[in-house]
Amino acid sequence: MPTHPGLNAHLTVHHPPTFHLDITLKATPGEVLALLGPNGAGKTTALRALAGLLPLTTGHLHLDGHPLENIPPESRPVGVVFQDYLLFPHLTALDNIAFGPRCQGATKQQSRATAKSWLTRMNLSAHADKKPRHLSGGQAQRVALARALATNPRLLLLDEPLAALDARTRLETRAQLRHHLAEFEAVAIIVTHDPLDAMVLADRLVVIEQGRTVQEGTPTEIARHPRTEYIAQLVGLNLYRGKSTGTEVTLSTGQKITTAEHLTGETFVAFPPSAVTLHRTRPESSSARNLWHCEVAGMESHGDQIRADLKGDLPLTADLTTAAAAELNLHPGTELWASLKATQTHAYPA
Ligand SMILES: Nc1ncnc2c1ncn2[C@@H]1O[C@H](COP(=O)(O)OP(=O)(O)OP(=O)(O)O)[C@@H](O)[C@H]1O
Repeated sequence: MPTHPGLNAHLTVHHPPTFHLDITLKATPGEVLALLGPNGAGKTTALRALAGLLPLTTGHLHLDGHPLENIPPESRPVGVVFQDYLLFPHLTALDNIAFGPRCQGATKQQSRATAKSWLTRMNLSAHADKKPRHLSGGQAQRVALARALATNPRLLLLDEPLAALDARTRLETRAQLRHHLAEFEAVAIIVTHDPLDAMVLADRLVVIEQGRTVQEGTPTEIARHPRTEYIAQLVGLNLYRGKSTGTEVTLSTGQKITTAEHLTGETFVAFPPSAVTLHRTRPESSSARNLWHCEVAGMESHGDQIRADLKGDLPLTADLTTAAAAELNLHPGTELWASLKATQTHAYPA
């Protein structure tokens, strides 16, 4: 057992002219971390730095107590599953998986035996002799995962592991990947911009925006207490920041939101779009403590729900059924009143 098991990294990478990545990543063996962030946040840069494909500008990268900075990528105990899998096209599934152990010095026979056992674990035995072009997307993904795992990595990196799959295969492959990650004993890091992949697959999320970590925590913590607009949108919440006195939060625009929690000082207030009730005329007898005048800026349908983007006193999104939207005769430009009960808000210190 190493004295400092797991990952301990401070990664800084400068991409001229203006991009700086500066993040700290720590994870214990068995932990699955998701690096989540919008396009251009620096996720791929972080992954490439961890794999050794990109040098650190400064910082450190320790795995199980050993510095990796000066170790070339092929000699690092790191397995990578690339977004497009990068399987060797001329090799069979079995030989793709056997390649890693063979490079590590195992005999041809040993490497093939290791590959066979991975094919069995991945439920791919029937496809051992197929070349990558004859595999389905989900099968290719599992071969790529097996190829990375067959080298016994101490750090497994997955770059958008489900992005290349269609919706149906994705669901099934996500469940299988979750199962394999649960069995994996070392550190796994998934890079994704899909919040669902991150929430389902990871124990802990590290959210990156513009090269910096903006929030870190379990999926539940992040979903309950988003701290940036990007994260709030990911988890489908309206989010505001302001100053609390008691149960009233005053935003920088002067708007006020009444909450149920009593707080003092800088505060976030979040509420789900489904908590908002829309009215065509100002409700006279509503028990809701919050009432805002607004106008429909845009509409989008989500299954049998309509999500309305509202501008006005307070920019917000509201969900309503298609029937309710028809009854209110909603269309861009419609003027409305939006009400919200204080008990439907969630306030927490900023
Ligand atoms: N080789 C490079 N040279 C210069 N700039 C780069 C290089 N690679 C990436 N960048 C810049 O660094 C920033 C971060 O890019 P990166 O690909 O790491 O983001 P990302 O979070 O993975 O985004 P995406 O989700 O779009 O893949 C971007 O502004 C990008 O333009």
